[in-house]
Amino acid sequence: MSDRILVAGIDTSTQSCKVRITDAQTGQTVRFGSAKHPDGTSINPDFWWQAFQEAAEQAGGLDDVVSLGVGGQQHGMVLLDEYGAVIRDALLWNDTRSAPNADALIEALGKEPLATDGSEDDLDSDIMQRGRQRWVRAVGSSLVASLTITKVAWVAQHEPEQAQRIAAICLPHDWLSWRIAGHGPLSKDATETEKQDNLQALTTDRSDASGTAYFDATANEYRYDLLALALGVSTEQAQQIILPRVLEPSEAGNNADPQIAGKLVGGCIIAPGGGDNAMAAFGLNMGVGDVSISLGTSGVAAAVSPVPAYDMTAAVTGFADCTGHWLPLACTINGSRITDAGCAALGVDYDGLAQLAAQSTPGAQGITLVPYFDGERTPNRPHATATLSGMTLANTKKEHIARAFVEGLLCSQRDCLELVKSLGTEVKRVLLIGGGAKSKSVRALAPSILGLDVELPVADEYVAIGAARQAAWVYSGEIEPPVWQVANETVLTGEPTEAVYQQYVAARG
Ligand SMILES: Nc1ncnc2c1ncn2[C@@H]1O[C@H](COP(=O)(O)OP(=O)(O)O)[C@@H](O)[C@H]1O
Ligand SMILES: O=C(CO)[C@@H](O)[C@H](O)COP(=O)(O)O
Repeated sequence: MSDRILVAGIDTSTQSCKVRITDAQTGQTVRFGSAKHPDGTSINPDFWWQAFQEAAEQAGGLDDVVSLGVGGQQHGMVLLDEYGAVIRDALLWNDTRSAPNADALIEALGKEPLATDGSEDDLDSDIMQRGRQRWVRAVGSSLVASLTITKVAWVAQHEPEQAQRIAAICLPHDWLSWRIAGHGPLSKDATETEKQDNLQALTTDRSDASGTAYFDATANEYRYDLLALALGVSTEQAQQIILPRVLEPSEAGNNADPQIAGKLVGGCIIAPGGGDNAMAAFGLNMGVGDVSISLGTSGVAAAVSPVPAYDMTAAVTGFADCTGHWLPLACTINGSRITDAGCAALGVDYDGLAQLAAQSTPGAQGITLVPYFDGERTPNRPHATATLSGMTLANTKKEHIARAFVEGLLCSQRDCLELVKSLGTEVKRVLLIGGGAKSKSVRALAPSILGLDVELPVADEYVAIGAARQAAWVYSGEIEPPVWQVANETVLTGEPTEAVYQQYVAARG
């Protein structure tokens, strides 16, 4: 029997659940499992539970892990009733139905009179712009449909009878951690104390809480007044709703239910977990000057910042990271699925798409894809669809269309990178991660379109690694997290092709 200490990192992401059993000392994978989530932007959380169990089983079970952490897709709204039962399907980060609610909440803050003490003299005179700026000051981010508070407002407006049943609100990683701790829906004969204890056991962390827009990560406190605004109730009424306790970066949460994880003496500690982008940054051991570009379902450019980022233009969200710092990021709703759509349209696999794209030239002979297939968040165009423009009889060929798909994906990420840079963020290194980083065509064109050399960490699950590293940290009780090596597969280089990005900028407007 091995005497090494094992921890588990779990990534409950948009498309799947991944379980990485990890050597706590080295960070190396010991066992791994993954299972798919259903498609869609409104999902019953029970599917996440099923996928977690399947992935854990595939990874050989969790009996021998001493600690685990859960990273997850951010912002998804999970509503629980007083018994801890899910009230309705969770609305995910990429569900855009709450765009009008985002605008209404922006307008509500924008309409409030200016402070008379001069503290708001720098705000814009336009009501919407002033509203955005007030949200940025209050919670670090202005509102787009992705953020949880807008989804809560949507339920209050469209499903008031469901809204009245809300006893607790949590996020995907909070909910899964809580289920692993053995909590969940209680029977109808549960006592008041049992019901309260069940919901009070919910925990979260700063990084994920900062994506709700009802948590101020600088003051480290929930803004019940803003939650009340979304629900259309008084602050006192909103305070009746249980929000997960925000754990410190290396604070131990609940213990896992031994039926689910941890059969060794002492059981299995559940670490705080976090939002997937913060967990990936932690898994990559990112520091100031590092920017990750993550190509999952979403496309994200994220940078570590030692100070809060307040983007008064409202384009970059000022989330927290999972170490006590900040993680300003720009995120697109359309990420790697852009290449999936290209493959489907052209009837090829990923390598086939890469081969075709390589036969074309920079700028795809004038064809440009603006890839807002599922609406978009950066820029904020929730009702947009994708457009392919610049097609002539001469250039309408498979290779140029393939190239336009890859260029469209990368140019949308260049937009995100430019926004993060516009905050004055120092960029010393760019790291490419996520499922889309496996794509040969993305690898081939990334440095030219981003205009920078791009480091490619060895293909691995960095959200799960971050969650495992946090679990090892919590278990160790040390002040500093363990140091795990992050190896690069290669550094991608290429001549900048600025004209490709300019062609894209002209097309997206
Ligand atoms: N071999 C591959 N080549 C190119 N792209 C890939 C490959 N494998 C996976 N992908 C891309 O990765 C995406 C999933 O990435 P992932 O980071 O797991 O997403 P999420 O974290 O949002 O669930 C898929 O949509 C697909 O586009
Ligand atoms: O909404 C955001 C970040 O603000 C997304 O990054 C989600 O967190 C989903 O992540 P993936 O499943 O695409 O990794």
